[in-house]
Amino acid sequence: MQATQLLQCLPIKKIVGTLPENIKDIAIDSRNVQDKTIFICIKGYTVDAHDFAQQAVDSGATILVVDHELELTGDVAQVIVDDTSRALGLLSAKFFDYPSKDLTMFGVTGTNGKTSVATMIQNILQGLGVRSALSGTIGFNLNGIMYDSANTTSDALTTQQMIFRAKAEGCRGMIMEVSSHGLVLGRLAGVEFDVAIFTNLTHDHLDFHGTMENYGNAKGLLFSQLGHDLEKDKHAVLNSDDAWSKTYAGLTPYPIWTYSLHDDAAVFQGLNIKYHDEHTEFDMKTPEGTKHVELKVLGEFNVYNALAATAALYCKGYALDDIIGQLEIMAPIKGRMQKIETGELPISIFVDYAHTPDAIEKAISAAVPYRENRIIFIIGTGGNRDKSKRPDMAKMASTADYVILTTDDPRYEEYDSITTDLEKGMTHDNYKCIGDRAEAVRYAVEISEPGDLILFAGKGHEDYQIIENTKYPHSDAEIALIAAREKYGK
Ligand SMILES: CC(=O)N[C@H]1[C@@H](OP(=O)(O)OP(=O)(O)OC[C@H]2O[C@@H](n3ccc(=O)[nH]c3=O)[C@H](O)[C@@H]2O)O[C@H](CO)[C@@H](O)[C@@H]1O[C@H](C)C(=O)N[C@@H](C)C(=O)N[C@H](CCC(=O)O)C(=O)O
Ligand SMILES: Nc1ncnc2c1ncn2[C@@H]1O[C@H](COP(=O)(O)OP(=O)(O)OP(=O)(O)O)[C@@H](O)[C@H]1O
Repeated sequence: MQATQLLQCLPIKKIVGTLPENIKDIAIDSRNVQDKTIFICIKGYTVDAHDFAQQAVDSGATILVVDHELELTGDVAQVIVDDTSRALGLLSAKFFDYPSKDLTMFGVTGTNGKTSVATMIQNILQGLGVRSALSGTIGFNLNGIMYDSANTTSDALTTQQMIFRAKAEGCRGMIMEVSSHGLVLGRLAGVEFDVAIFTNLTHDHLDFHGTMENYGNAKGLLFSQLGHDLEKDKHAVLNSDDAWSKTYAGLTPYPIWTYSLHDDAAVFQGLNIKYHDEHTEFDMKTPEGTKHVELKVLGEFNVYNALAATAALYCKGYALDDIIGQLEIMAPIKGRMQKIETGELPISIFVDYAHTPDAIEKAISAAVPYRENRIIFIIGTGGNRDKSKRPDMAKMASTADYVILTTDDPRYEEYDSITTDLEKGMTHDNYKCIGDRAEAVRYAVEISEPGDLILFAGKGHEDYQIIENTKYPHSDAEIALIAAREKYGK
């Protein structure tokens, strides 16, 4: 690409050195720089990439985007701007030629349910023969192949690269999980969403946002960033059982499609929910009358998620019967109220990803219809992240008969520091703190009795634990099954 053409999108303060005619690649990590690359120096939370500028030049960078002039050797032009992070968004979108314009883009935001709703939308589209990609907490799913990703919403460069790859591989749709961090940090700059979907907003991430108000306003950026061009076929899908939906409706001029369990005025409403061992059934009130739906996913929260996914596709013209037909054949989502096959064992085991107070409340109430005896609930929380939610998590966990407080990804934090914070919220004495998660899982099985239901929350689909900065293999379900077979001799 021509360097001068690419740089037209930037307010440049000064250029030091001579610009090359063309550049071939764009990078934000000095370790990924190759010949003729434009390298953007980002000041991170851990390091400042301006310190790696020389390394980038030595690897072939011919343009650096910097916020001050650097002493460097080599044939390189320095483009000086005020804010390199903002420049990254502008340059990434331009370098890949604004690929989101050519796809139907779905953005899903909210504290809980993003992965579930995004997965449902992707499954429905794929089932209807519409090739689509998904990016989020579980990775980047492109044509059935899952690529790892470090974040729920990746940095602006990776985001544009993923959309570009989806387009190049023939996708017509892409579903993105949109985190509040992603919105505030500009990781979605230049992404033209067609449908913005909101699940719910409850306590999380206050280490980053400070207050719920800031957190809620951050999520609102997805709706304000839909823009105001009414010639475009854009839509907002909002959960009318969450008060923030009113605020978000006010941020966009596009049609609002509401869904709810409790609001009779909502466009889509779930009614008469019945919980069965392997499926959930309900009546869906729609603009085309009431439809009966049977899902293979469990729990009330998944009825919300199915309503959100239905509204998101219906507003783009997909036929209701096609959407519901695909929802009904969709397999359970990994690690989201997932019932583990226990064969002859006299206990049941569920694995879930709940790691916020609200999700814990929802997960335990989702388990209630399946209990024969007690609910034993295991909950951990991450180290070095929002500590203020910990007592509220345990308060919600107290609705289970017996609770084991443990860790999730302890990172650099001591086990005791995590479990002591959690313990502050317990409202009964039927609990035990066991910092080592594998030990906590075995303890849950050890104290179980026939008919008990053990619900492991917080790790969901993850098959590892992050201790310090290393990922160690860990699976709640595997450890529990080994311990249970030993205990019950089956
Ligand atoms: C706090 C935070 O958001 N950190 C993100 C940030 O990391 P950082 O600021 O520490 O980056 P850094 O290591 O200082 O590097 C700065 C720059 O130097 C460059 N570098 C670095 C080393 C080197 O040798 N050469 C080099 O050029 C890096 O490529 C980067 O451009 O930039 C990284 C690359 O984009 C992100 O992966 C990382 O997310 C971390 C993993 C994270 O945990 N973030 C959380 C807070 C987060 O964003 N979560 C949300 C919400 C999740 C949810 O809803 O539950 C998410 O969207 O994931
Ligand atoms: N609509 C919902 N309302 C409340 N809780 C939900 C909802 N959907 C899922 N949950 C709970 O949240 C957990 C995580 O679900 P999911 O992964 O879909 O959310 P997420 O928003 O992607 O989470 P994260 O951002 O942490 O990855 C589930 O295991 C379940 O306990």
